[in-house]
Amino acid sequence: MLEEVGTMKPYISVKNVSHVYPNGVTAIKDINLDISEGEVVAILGSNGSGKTTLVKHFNGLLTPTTGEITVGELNTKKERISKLSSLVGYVFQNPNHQTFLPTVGKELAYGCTNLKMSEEETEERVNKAIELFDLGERLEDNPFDLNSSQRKEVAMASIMAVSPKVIVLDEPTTGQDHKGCKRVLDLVRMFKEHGHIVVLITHDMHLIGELNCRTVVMNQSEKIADDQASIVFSDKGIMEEAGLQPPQITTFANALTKLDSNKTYLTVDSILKWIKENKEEVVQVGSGS
Ligand SMILES: Nc1ncnc2c1ncn2[C@@H]1O[C@H](COP(=O)(O)OP(=O)(O)OP(=O)(O)O)[C@@H](O)[C@H]1O
Repeated sequence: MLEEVGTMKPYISVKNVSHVYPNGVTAIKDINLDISEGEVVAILGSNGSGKTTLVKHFNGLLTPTTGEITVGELNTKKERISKLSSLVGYVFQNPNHQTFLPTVGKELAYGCTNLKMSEEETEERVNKAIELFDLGERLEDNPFDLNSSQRKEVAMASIMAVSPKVIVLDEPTTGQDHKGCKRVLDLVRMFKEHGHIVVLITHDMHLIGELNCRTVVMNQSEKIADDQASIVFSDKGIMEEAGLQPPQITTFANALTKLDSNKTYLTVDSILKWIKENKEEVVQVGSGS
Protein backbone atom coordinates (compact mmCIF):
# COMPACT_ATOMS: atom_id res chain seq x y z
CA MET A 1 0.00 0.00 0.00
CA LEU A 2 1.09 3.59 -0.61
CA GLU A 3 2.44 5.57 2.31
CA GLU A 4 -0.32 7.62 4.00
CA VAL A 5 -0.10 11.21 2.81
CA GLY A 6 -3.09 12.39 4.78
CA THR A 7 -6.59 13.22 3.69
CA MET A 8 -5.77 16.66 2.29
CA LYS A 9 -6.85 17.68 -1.18
CA PRO A 10 -4.32 16.55 -3.80
CA TYR A 11 -2.04 19.31 -5.09
CA ILE A 12 -2.06 17.89 -8.62
CA SER A 13 -5.24 16.25 -9.81
CA VAL A 14 -5.36 14.55 -13.21
CA LYS A 15 -8.88 13.52 -14.21
CA ASN A 16 -9.56 11.30 -17.22
CA VAL A 17 -6.84 12.99 -19.26
CA SER A 18 -5.97 12.00 -22.81
CA HIS A 19 -3.61 13.81 -25.15
CA VAL A 20 -3.61 13.48 -28.91
CA TYR A 21 -0.75 15.22 -30.75
CA PRO A 22 -1.58 17.10 -33.98
CA ASN A 23 -0.21 14.15 -35.99
CA GLY A 24 -2.94 11.95 -34.50
CA VAL A 25 -0.76 10.03 -32.00
CA THR A 26 -2.61 9.37 -28.73
CA ALA A 27 0.28 9.71 -26.29
CA ILE A 28 -1.67 9.33 -23.04
CA LYS A 29 -5.07 7.72 -22.62
CA ASP A 30 -7.63 8.34 -19.87
CA ILE A 31 -5.14 8.97 -17.08
CA ASN A 32 -6.28 9.53 -13.50
CA LEU A 33 -3.67 10.54 -10.95
CA ASP A 34 -3.65 12.54 -7.72
CA ILE A 35 -0.40 13.80 -6.21
CA SER A 36 -0.38 15.30 -2.72
CA GLU A 37 1.95 17.47 -0.67
CA GLY A 38 5.01 15.63 0.61
CA GLU A 39 5.12 12.99 -2.13
CA VAL A 40 8.01 11.83 -4.29
CA VAL A 41 6.57 10.15 -7.37
CA ALA A 42 8.56 8.29 -10.01
CA ILE A 43 7.04 7.92 -13.47
CA LEU A 44 8.42 4.80 -15.06
CA GLY A 45 7.87 3.09 -18.40
CA SER A 46 9.57 2.10 -21.62
CA ASN A 47 10.41 4.60 -24.37
CA GLY A 48 7.35 6.18 -25.91
CA SER A 49 5.00 5.03 -23.16
CA GLY A 50 3.80 8.58 -22.47
CA LYS A 51 5.80 9.67 -19.38
CA THR A 52 7.00 13.03 -20.71
CA THR A 53 3.67 13.84 -22.32
CA LEU A 54 1.92 13.25 -18.99
CA VAL A 55 4.32 15.37 -16.96
CA LYS A 56 4.37 18.24 -19.49
CA HIS A 57 0.70 18.67 -18.59
CA PHE A 58 1.62 19.62 -15.02
CA ASN A 59 3.13 23.00 -15.96
CA GLY A 60 0.88 23.71 -18.92
CA LEU A 61 3.48 22.95 -21.63
CA LEU A 62 0.72 20.67 -22.93
CA THR A 63 -3.01 20.81 -22.23
CA PRO A 64 -5.40 17.85 -22.21
CA THR A 65 -7.26 16.97 -25.40
CA THR A 66 -9.91 15.55 -23.10
CA GLY A 67 -10.14 15.56 -19.31
CA GLU A 68 -8.90 18.12 -16.80
CA ILE A 69 -5.87 18.88 -14.66
CA THR A 70 -5.74 21.12 -11.63
CA VAL A 71 -2.48 22.23 -10.02
CA GLY A 72 -2.97 24.00 -6.71
CA GLU A 73 -6.38 25.49 -7.37
CA LEU A 74 -5.60 26.24 -11.01
CA ASN A 75 -7.14 24.55 -14.03
CA THR A 76 -4.20 24.19 -16.44
CA LYS A 77 -6.41 24.80 -19.48
CA LYS A 78 -7.29 28.27 -18.21
CA GLU A 79 -3.95 29.48 -16.82
CA ARG A 80 -0.91 31.06 -18.42
CA ILE A 81 2.25 28.92 -18.56
CA SER A 82 4.16 31.62 -16.64
CA LYS A 83 1.78 31.28 -13.68
CA LEU A 84 1.94 27.48 -13.78
CA SER A 85 5.74 27.51 -14.02
CA SER A 86 5.87 29.34 -10.67
CA LEU A 87 4.13 26.28 -9.20
CA VAL A 88 5.80 23.54 -11.23
CA GLY A 89 9.51 23.77 -12.08
CA TYR A 90 10.82 21.49 -14.81
CA VAL A 91 14.47 20.43 -14.84
CA PHE A 92 15.12 19.09 -18.33
CA GLN A 93 17.18 15.98 -19.02
CA ASN A 94 19.78 18.04 -20.85
CA PRO A 95 20.86 21.08 -18.79
CA ASN A 96 22.00 22.78 -22.02
CA HIS A 97 18.31 23.22 -22.85
CA GLN A 98 17.78 25.52 -19.91
CA THR A 99 21.16 27.16 -19.23
CA PHE A 100 21.82 30.08 -21.54
CA LEU A 101 23.15 33.04 -19.54
CA PRO A 102 26.87 33.93 -19.31
CA THR A 103 27.30 33.46 -15.56
CA VAL A 104 26.00 31.07 -12.90
CA GLY A 105 24.83 34.07 -10.83
CA LYS A 106 22.68 35.42 -13.69
CA GLU A 107 21.34 31.94 -14.37
CA LEU A 108 20.24 31.55 -10.74
CA ALA A 109 18.38 34.87 -10.79
CA TYR A 110 16.72 34.38 -14.19
CA GLY A 111 13.60 32.49 -13.06
CA CYS A 112 12.80 34.97 -10.27
CA THR A 113 13.37 38.01 -12.51
CA ASN A 114 11.26 36.42 -15.22
CA LEU A 115 8.43 36.01 -12.74
CA LYS A 116 8.81 39.72 -11.92
CA MET A 117 9.82 39.21 -8.31
CA SER A 118 11.26 42.24 -6.53
CA GLU A 119 15.04 42.67 -6.34
CA GLU A 120 15.04 41.92 -2.60
CA GLU A 121 13.00 38.75 -3.01
CA THR A 122 15.15 37.60 -5.92
CA GLU A 123 18.30 38.20 -3.89
CA GLU A 124 16.92 36.34 -0.90
CA ARG A 125 15.87 33.33 -2.96
CA VAL A 126 19.09 33.24 -4.97
CA ASN A 127 21.15 33.40 -1.77
CA LYS A 128 19.21 30.46 -0.38
CA ALA A 129 19.87 28.44 -3.55
CA ILE A 130 23.57 29.40 -3.45
CA GLU A 131 23.79 28.16 0.11
CA LEU A 132 21.89 24.91 -0.50
CA PHE A 133 23.90 24.05 -3.60
CA ASP A 134 27.18 25.49 -2.31
CA LEU A 135 27.62 27.63 -5.42
CA GLY A 136 29.20 30.68 -3.75
CA GLU A 137 32.55 30.13 -5.50
CA ARG A 138 31.01 29.65 -8.92
CA LEU A 139 28.83 32.72 -9.38
CA GLU A 140 31.08 34.33 -12.00
CA ASP A 141 31.72 31.05 -13.87
CA ASN A 142 30.22 30.50 -17.30
CA PRO A 143 27.83 27.50 -16.96
CA PHE A 144 29.25 26.10 -20.19
CA ASP A 145 32.72 25.90 -18.61
CA LEU A 146 31.34 23.53 -15.96
CA ASN A 147 31.10 19.77 -16.38
CA SER A 148 27.67 18.29 -17.18
CA SER A 149 27.04 17.26 -13.59
CA GLN A 150 27.79 20.78 -12.30
CA ARG A 151 25.69 22.31 -15.08
CA LYS A 152 22.78 20.10 -14.09
CA GLU A 153 23.23 21.24 -10.52
CA VAL A 154 23.04 24.89 -11.65
CA ALA A 155 19.82 24.07 -13.54
CA MET A 156 18.37 22.51 -10.38
CA ALA A 157 19.54 25.42 -8.22
CA SER A 158 17.86 27.95 -10.54
CA ILE A 159 14.59 26.02 -10.24
CA MET A 160 15.09 25.84 -6.46
CA ALA A 161 15.49 29.65 -6.39
CA VAL A 162 12.01 30.06 -7.88
CA SER A 163 10.88 27.58 -5.23
CA PRO A 164 7.95 26.03 -7.07
CA LYS A 165 5.81 23.63 -5.03
CA VAL A 166 6.49 20.86 -7.54
CA ILE A 167 9.92 20.02 -8.94
CA VAL A 168 9.97 17.77 -12.00
CA LEU A 169 13.28 16.06 -12.69
CA ASP A 170 13.45 14.58 -16.18
CA GLU A 171 15.99 11.71 -16.26
CA PRO A 172 18.13 13.36 -13.56
CA THR A 173 20.79 10.61 -13.45
CA THR A 174 21.27 10.18 -17.20
CA GLY A 175 24.89 10.94 -18.11
CA GLN A 176 25.91 11.26 -14.45
CA ASP A 177 28.85 9.41 -12.93
CA HIS A 178 28.51 7.50 -9.65
CA LYS A 179 29.10 10.65 -7.57
CA GLY A 180 26.58 12.59 -9.67
CA CYS A 181 23.94 9.84 -9.22
CA LYS A 182 24.45 9.84 -5.47
CA ARG A 183 24.14 13.61 -5.44
CA VAL A 184 20.80 13.37 -7.31
CA LEU A 185 19.53 10.99 -4.64
CA ASP A 186 20.56 13.45 -1.90
CA LEU A 187 18.97 16.35 -3.78
CA VAL A 188 15.64 14.54 -4.17
CA ARG A 189 15.65 13.97 -0.41
CA MET A 190 16.58 17.61 0.19
CA PHE A 191 13.77 18.88 -2.06
CA LYS A 192 11.32 16.72 -0.12
CA GLU A 193 12.67 17.97 3.22
CA HIS A 194 12.15 21.53 2.01
CA GLY A 195 8.48 20.80 1.36
CA HIS A 196 8.54 20.26 -2.41
CA ILE A 197 6.65 17.56 -4.25
CA VAL A 198 9.17 15.76 -6.49
CA VAL A 199 8.15 14.10 -9.75
CA LEU A 200 10.86 12.01 -11.39
CA ILE A 201 10.75 10.78 -14.95
CA THR A 202 13.35 8.06 -14.97
CA HIS A 203 14.56 4.73 -16.27
CA ASP A 204 16.91 4.49 -13.28
CA MET A 205 15.62 1.54 -11.28
CA HIS A 206 18.45 1.86 -8.78
CA LEU A 207 17.39 5.45 -7.97
CA ILE A 208 13.76 4.42 -7.49
CA GLY A 209 14.87 1.45 -5.39
CA GLU A 210 16.92 3.67 -3.09
CA LEU A 211 13.99 6.07 -2.69
CA ASN A 212 11.36 3.31 -2.50
CA CYS A 213 8.95 6.04 -3.53
CA ARG A 214 5.50 5.96 -5.09
CA THR A 215 5.95 4.60 -8.60
CA VAL A 216 3.56 5.13 -11.51
CA VAL A 217 4.10 2.77 -14.43
CA MET A 218 3.09 3.85 -17.94
CA ASN A 219 2.70 1.40 -20.78
CA GLN A 220 1.43 2.16 -24.29
CA SER A 221 -0.12 5.49 -23.20
CA GLU A 222 -1.90 4.05 -20.18
CA LYS A 223 -1.19 3.99 -16.46
CA ILE A 224 -0.87 0.33 -15.51
CA ALA A 225 0.41 0.57 -11.93
CA ASP A 226 0.63 3.10 -9.12
CA ASP A 227 2.10 1.91 -5.84
CA GLN A 228 5.19 1.86 -3.63
CA ALA A 229 8.29 0.80 -5.60
CA SER A 230 8.75 -2.35 -3.51
CA ILE A 231 5.26 -3.49 -4.48
CA VAL A 232 5.53 -2.53 -8.15
CA PHE A 233 8.95 -4.21 -8.49
CA SER A 234 7.65 -7.44 -6.99
CA ASP A 235 4.72 -7.59 -9.45
CA LYS A 236 6.14 -9.80 -12.21
CA GLY A 237 3.07 -9.29 -14.43
CA ILE A 238 3.36 -5.49 -14.39
CA MET A 239 7.13 -5.56 -14.81
CA GLU A 240 6.90 -7.87 -17.81
CA GLU A 241 4.01 -5.99 -19.42
CA ALA A 242 5.93 -2.72 -19.17
CA GLY A 243 9.21 -4.34 -20.28
CA LEU A 244 10.95 -3.38 -17.04
CA GLN A 245 13.67 -5.09 -15.00
CA PRO A 246 13.90 -4.48 -11.24
CA PRO A 247 17.25 -3.25 -9.88
CA GLN A 248 19.93 -5.98 -10.06
CA ILE A 249 20.10 -6.11 -6.28
CA THR A 250 16.37 -7.00 -6.19
CA THR A 251 16.84 -9.85 -8.66
CA PHE A 252 19.77 -11.11 -6.60
CA ALA A 253 17.79 -10.76 -3.35
CA ASN A 254 14.79 -12.61 -4.82
CA ALA A 255 17.03 -15.60 -5.58
CA LEU A 256 18.60 -15.45 -2.14
CA THR A 257 15.46 -14.85 -0.13
CA LYS A 258 13.19 -17.43 -1.69
CA LEU A 259 12.51 -18.65 1.84
CA ASP A 260 11.17 -15.18 2.68
CA SER A 261 9.24 -14.36 -0.47
CA ASN A 262 6.91 -11.81 1.13
CA LYS A 263 9.52 -9.08 1.01
CA THR A 264 11.16 -7.18 -1.84
CA TYR A 265 14.66 -5.92 -1.24
CA LEU A 266 15.62 -2.75 -3.11
CA THR A 267 18.99 -1.77 -1.68
CA VAL A 268 22.34 -3.34 -0.89
CA ASP A 269 21.96 -2.27 2.74
CA SER A 270 18.60 -4.03 3.15
CA ILE A 271 19.89 -7.31 1.69
CA LEU A 272 23.08 -7.14 3.80
CA LYS A 273 20.90 -6.80 6.88
CA TRP A 274 18.87 -9.84 5.79
CA ILE A 275 22.05 -11.86 5.17
CA LYS A 276 23.36 -11.02 8.65
CA GLU A 277 20.07 -12.12 10.21
CA ASN A 278 19.73 -15.30 8.10
CA LYS A 279 23.21 -16.72 7.74
CA GLU A 280 21.99 -20.34 7.74
CA GLU A 281 19.53 -19.89 4.88
CA VAL A 282 22.19 -18.06 2.86
CA VAL A 283 24.54 -21.04 3.27
CA GLN A 284 21.74 -23.38 2.12
CA VAL A 285 20.97 -21.29 -0.99
CA GLY A 286 24.70 -20.98 -1.72
CA SER A 287 25.19 -24.75 -1.55
CA GLY A 288 22.21 -25.32 -3.89
CA SER A 289 20.11 -27.16 -1.29
N1 LIG B 1 5.57 16.44 -30.28
C1 LIG B 1 5.09 15.25 -30.61
N2 LIG B 1 4.35 15.09 -31.73
C2 LIG B 1 3.86 13.87 -32.06
N3 LIG B 1 4.03 12.75 -31.35
C3 LIG B 1 4.75 12.85 -30.21
C4 LIG B 1 5.32 14.09 -29.79
N4 LIG B 1 6.00 13.88 -28.63
C5 LIG B 1 5.83 12.57 -28.33
N5 LIG B 1 5.10 11.95 -29.29
C6 LIG B 1 4.70 10.55 -29.30
O1 LIG B 1 3.89 10.32 -28.14
C7 LIG B 1 4.18 9.04 -27.58
C8 LIG B 1 4.62 9.22 -26.15
O2 LIG B 1 5.84 9.93 -26.13
P1 LIG B 1 6.53 10.45 -24.79
O3 LIG B 1 7.73 11.26 -25.19
O4 LIG B 1 5.53 11.08 -23.93
O5 LIG B 1 6.98 9.07 -24.13
P2 LIG B 1 8.11 8.80 -23.03
O6 LIG B 1 7.60 7.66 -22.23
O7 LIG B 1 8.43 10.04 -22.33
O8 LIG B 1 9.33 8.32 -23.93
P3 LIG B 1 10.93 8.41 -23.66
O9 LIG B 1 11.25 7.49 -22.52
O10 LIG B 1 11.50 7.93 -24.94
O11 LIG B 1 11.25 9.85 -23.38
C9 LIG B 1 5.24 8.41 -28.47
O12 LIG B 1 4.58 7.61 -29.43
C10 LIG B 1 5.89 9.61 -29.15
O13 LIG B 1 6.41 9.26 -30.42
